[in-house]
Amino acid sequence: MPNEQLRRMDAFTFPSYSIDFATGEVLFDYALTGPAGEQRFTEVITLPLPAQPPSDETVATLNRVLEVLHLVAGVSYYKAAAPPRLVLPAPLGSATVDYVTAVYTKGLAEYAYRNQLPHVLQLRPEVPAGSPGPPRVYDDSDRRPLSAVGGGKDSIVSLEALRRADLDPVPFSVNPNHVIVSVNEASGLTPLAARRRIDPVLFDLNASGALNGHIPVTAINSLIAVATAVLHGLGPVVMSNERSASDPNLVWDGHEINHQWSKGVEAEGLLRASLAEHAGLTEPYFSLLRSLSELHIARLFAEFTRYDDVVTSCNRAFKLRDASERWCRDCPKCRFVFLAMAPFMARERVVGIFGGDLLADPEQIPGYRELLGVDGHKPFECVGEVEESVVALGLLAEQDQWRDAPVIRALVDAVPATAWSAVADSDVFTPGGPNHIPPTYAKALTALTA
Ligand SMILES: CC(=O)N[C@H]1[C@@H](OP(=O)(O)OP(=O)(O)OC[C@H]2O[C@@H](n3ccc(=O)[nH]c3=O)[C@H](O)[C@@H]2O)O[C@H](CO)[C@@H](O)[C@@H]1O[C@H](C)C(=O)N[C@@H](C)C(=O)N[C@@H](CCC(=O)O)C(=O)O
Ligand SMILES: Nc1ncnc2c1ncn2[C@@H]1O[C@H](COP(=O)(O)OP(=O)(O)OP(=O)(O)O)[C@@H](O)[C@H]1O
Repeated sequence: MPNEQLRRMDAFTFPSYSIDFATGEVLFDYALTGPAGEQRFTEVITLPLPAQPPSDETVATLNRVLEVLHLVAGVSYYKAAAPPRLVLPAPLGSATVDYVTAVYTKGLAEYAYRNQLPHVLQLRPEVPAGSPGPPRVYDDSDRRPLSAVGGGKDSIVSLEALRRADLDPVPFSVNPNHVIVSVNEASGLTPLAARRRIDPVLFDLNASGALNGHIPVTAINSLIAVATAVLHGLGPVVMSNERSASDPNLVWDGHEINHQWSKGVEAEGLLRASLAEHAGLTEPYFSLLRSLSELHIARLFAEFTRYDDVVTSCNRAFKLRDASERWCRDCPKCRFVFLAMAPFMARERVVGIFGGDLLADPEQIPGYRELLGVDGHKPFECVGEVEESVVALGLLAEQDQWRDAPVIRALVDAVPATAWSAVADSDVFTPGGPNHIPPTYAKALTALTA
């Protein structure tokens, strides 16, 4: 479909979805519609099947979760045209309407900002009148947790915290690539995996110049995880989203633009409320690391050496096409994670993990100046706050192994006195802020951080 036709689309709709319990395949149909015609898409998600066929009660709860996932996974296709109308297929309760509204507005805020589409931030779904009817209540709180694994340091820290507390986690990933497979192997735990296939039509539209940009992918992965937990009779989905994920990158047109919105505590609360209301799940989902800074998580990660050869946080290793093997060593996330791990490890260990020494390479200085708040705004990536970078730099400047590294020398001179004094009594190693961690799990975290 020509790009010009896409731009004239008037509405985004959700024609149907279906699940095949013989294969675990879930088909989600979407349509962009307008005066010039219709563009259909089908996303395919394949859930891992349990050994025994699910009971009718489980199927009923699963269907409720899939109804929410159908709506949320539509963002990938909505964004190809950004029509003014979002037309939902069935009645919904208010908590679920709130969640879906937030996913399409706050979750797409970076996309709206970069493409200069302010109407996306004001989008309000059209919801058919009526009520979805009450769900069956399903108390899953005392079952084995499903622990989402993304291949980076954060999910490794959660997995180890849960294991130490004898909570017997099941690792879970969507489309595990070689990094995630290796992390699971290093953990020695038996994982579950789901597959997600984006409609290839979207890639063709992208190639011919359709609107494109960042989407709230954690919201999609989270709901696939919850669906898998329900299908397998497991307990809460445990995420590893940190405190700073809730902080915006910038404010545009009076709206906060946060690259990591669907990792933030607001998204977590809205998703929990939606799952309680629509699917009757009492303890479906939370982030174990919510109260911790990235720097604190990096310090905790340093305790676990068994993942050194496999851990990879660089997003370029997770592209669907042309992915890097592991760390690319030249992006904001590589720069930040190197800076965050370095204070807590021998220099040769961190250089071994990354396959190179970013703090010995003067070409990294401009990127580090952004992370330190000296130039520009916080990059649109999963990186910690400026304060965390300044604290890490201060720790490195005190260590013999790093003091004379070219990047450290240049950065210590670049950071203004005001920034140093602002972090003098920093709380980056003090857990804090709102969270949804249930008491049993809070103990697991305290055991690790105490
Ligand atoms: C890996 C990555 O960063 N991808 C972003 C990148 O996509 P790119 O075109 O370079 O490569 P692919 O990932 O292979 O995607 C190809 C196209 O497919 C579409 N698409 C992909 C995944 C999806 O879930 N929905 C999609 O529509 C899209 O049109 C792609 O162009 O740039 C894209 C455009 O800005 C981003 O949308 C891609 O981001 C992925 C969705 C992704 O997985 N990103 C995570 C690494 C990520 O950003 N994580 C955040 C968490 C943010 C959150 O709130 O959840 C983080 O780590 O901070
Ligand atoms: N493919 C995936 N399948 C399931 N969960 C994922 C996947 N990718 C990321 N996640 C989860 O989404 C959340 C955010 O991902 P993120 O990439 O920030 O974490 P990470 O890989 O654990 O650590 P790091 O921040 O070091 O990359 C984490 O809870 C992570 O476990």
